Amino acid sequence: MSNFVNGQWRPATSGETRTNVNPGDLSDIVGEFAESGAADVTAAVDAAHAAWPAWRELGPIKRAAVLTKAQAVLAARGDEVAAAITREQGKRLGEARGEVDRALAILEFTAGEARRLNGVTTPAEEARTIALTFRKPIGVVGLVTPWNFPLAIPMWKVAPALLAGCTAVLKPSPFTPLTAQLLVEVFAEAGTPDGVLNLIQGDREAGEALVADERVAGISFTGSLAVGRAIHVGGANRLLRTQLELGGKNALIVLDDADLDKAVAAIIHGAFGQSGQRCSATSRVVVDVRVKEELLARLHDRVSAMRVGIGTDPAADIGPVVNQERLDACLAAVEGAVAVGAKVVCGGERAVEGLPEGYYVTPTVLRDVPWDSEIAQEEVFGPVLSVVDCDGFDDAMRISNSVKYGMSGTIFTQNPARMFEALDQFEAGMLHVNRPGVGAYAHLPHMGSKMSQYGAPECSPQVWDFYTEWRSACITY
Ligand SMILES: NC(=O)C1=CN([C@@H]2O[C@H](COP(=O)(O)OP(=O)(O)OC[C@H]3O[C@@H](n4cnc5c(N)ncnc54)[C@H](OP(=O)(O)O)[C@@H]3O)[C@@H](O)[C@H]2O)C=CC1
Ligand SMILES: O=C(O)CCC(=O)C(=O)O
Repeated sequence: MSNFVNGQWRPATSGETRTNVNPGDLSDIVGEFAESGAADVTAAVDAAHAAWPAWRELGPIKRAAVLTKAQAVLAARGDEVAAAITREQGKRLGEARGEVDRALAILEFTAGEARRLNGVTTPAEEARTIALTFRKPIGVVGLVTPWNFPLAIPMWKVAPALLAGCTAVLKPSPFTPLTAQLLVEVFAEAGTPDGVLNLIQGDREAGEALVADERVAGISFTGSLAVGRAIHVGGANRLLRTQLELGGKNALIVLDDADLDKAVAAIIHGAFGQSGQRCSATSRVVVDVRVKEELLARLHDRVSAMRVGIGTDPAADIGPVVNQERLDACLAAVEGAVAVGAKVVCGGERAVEGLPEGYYVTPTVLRDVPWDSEIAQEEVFGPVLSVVDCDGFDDAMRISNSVKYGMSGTIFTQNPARMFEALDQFEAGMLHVNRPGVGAYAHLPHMGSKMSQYGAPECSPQVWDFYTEWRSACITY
């Protein structure tokens, strides 16, 4: 299980490997994967750099043909890829299948954009002159991706990078190397020329080497605020272009006129889907005190009945978290919350009974969480939901916007004026009304506000502002 450089699968130069295990069953060894260092990154950037001129010259419409073929290959291998996602990431098979569908939609949307990579023609100041703008690919890009969406996130970076005419080095999370390998296999099978898409498996050392290589024109990163900041600062001297999609501490507001049945269903989906490990996850419910007890009673009944299980178990409602670090972080967050006065409504423990040895956390609801406590301000990235009280709409918006992050914002109300006021006031990038606070479309910008995002949005036509740069031209004839 290797790196992919210039069209060849090869081990790390050092020969070192890292063992990848199934987080839902630690006795299941997924495989040994290359543990790359700076020399491997240099070789991958060499290949991407050499492949760039021919790929750039091909033009977007011919490049789109590779994406369309990749869509067909991925569709044919969808079950295999979904099984790999569940095995190494832990999410339930249905969720993994949904991720494959999302990746297919990204390929479909991005290939279609080939005929819409437009510039403009503008009036000129002189006679017999045309002024126009057009886009050019920025060059070799480094794509550093996390483990929570091991297929969809790399796909929404690789697909636009390649369509734009960039060549790429993908450095996936060391916790999900198999899915990244399958993604690269799909592109290879689709006829991507050698060197256009390269894969380097590894950790921080490989990521840092990518950032440091002066031939890399841009880094697109999804992950924690701390690492996003380190990448941005690490590249600042050479004015490295970065696109950073970082954390979230997302609020779902429940006003006193909300449909509580729909709100509870949305909260469960947003807080516990993918075991809460998504940047847009609902991690705070901000509930009006007038409906708080009723909402908590319903949440208690529904959440305590959820069945924790391995992702391949069709009866499981929630799978494991991805690794020991996440497990420890969830349990520590609960302990910290209780220490500042929050109460556990349900969950809050490691789940072991009837389960293989793995990283299982019971889905957790905490009530009476102070709005300014650490757990209400910092990302947990796991199935731990904080319920915070509010008194009316203005208080709900104040609390929702009190965090440094701004990924998603959601409101449940039947009052249309409140819906629009909330859309106006949320300091967050992705907004939802009377529906779960997670989920996105390939054609809508995927991004946050404040410290959740830096640089151009992902997905959508706005993504071209990362992978391309503008030229303006004046032609006198
Ligand atoms: N916004 C989001 O969608 C996501 C947010 N997260 C957040 O991040 C936390 C930690 O998860 P983790 O997967 O470790 O994510 P990180 O953001 O910490 O790391 C992501 C990747 O970047 C690498 N890396 C670390 N330092 C650098 C650097 N200076 N330059 C380049 N690459 C670097 C990491 O290597 P190494 O593993 O060796 O550190 C890893 O492969 C989660 O708990 C969650 O809060 C995680 C996933 C997604
Ligand atoms: O929640 C989603 O749909 C995408 C999540 C995401 O981009 C992330 O967690 O990094």
